[in-house]
Amino acid sequence: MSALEDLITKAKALQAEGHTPDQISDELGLSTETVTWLLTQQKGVEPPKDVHIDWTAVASHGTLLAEMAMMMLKRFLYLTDDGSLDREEEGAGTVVGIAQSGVPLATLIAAEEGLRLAIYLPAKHSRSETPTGSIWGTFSAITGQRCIIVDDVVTTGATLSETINFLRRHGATPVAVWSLFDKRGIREVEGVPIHSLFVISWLG
Ligand SMILES: O=P(O)(O)OC[C@H]1O[C@H](OP(=O)(O)OP(=O)(O)O)[C@H](O)[C@@H]1O
Repeated sequence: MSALEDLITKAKALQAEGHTPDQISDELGLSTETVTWLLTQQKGVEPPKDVHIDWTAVASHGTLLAEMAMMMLKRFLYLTDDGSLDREEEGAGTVVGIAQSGVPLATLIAAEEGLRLAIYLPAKHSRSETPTGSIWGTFSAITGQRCIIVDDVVTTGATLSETINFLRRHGATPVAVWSLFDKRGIREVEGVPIHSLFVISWLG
């Protein structure tokens, strides 16, 4: 089965389970437009320009995942080495993982550096009638903390914007974002620099 056929099968299986196109879009890390195309594949309709990143081969093994997290950390440390790091980004005391996929990466980085670990649950994962973002109470609070935000993928940047605004409203200072993959090719969001390991760019 090709990667595309695999995606179509996954999208249709999620739809059969009762998921909406928006939910399938979140689940597969694709735009809603792409999900609609996967589900219908209307004749004559070109597939939307989108990219699906499947890093399951790394994420599904503890050792490989830890090595990926250490690559994120080292990318930051090497920035320090060559002097291109904004000094304000140094001295962060808390790593904030964005649920869900950012959490294991944030945990591994916090453990390696001996930092506090906070977890942000985005509004889209909230089950309340009026969905709102929140910091998971079991882990570190963020008020007064200088924070590094960790996530796996930047698609539109909406989740990062939401996280940064939430942290600021609650008295924290987000100083940097570390992500594995940046599908937007942006250098900053809400004035906070993004350091990604891999940046996906469209040619033409
Ligand atoms: O830049 P954006 O358009 O906001 O999209 C990026 C977000 O979407 C994914 O999370 P998702 O909600 O799919 O949950 P997951 O972490 O469980 O995969 C990803 O992990 C980011 O958090």
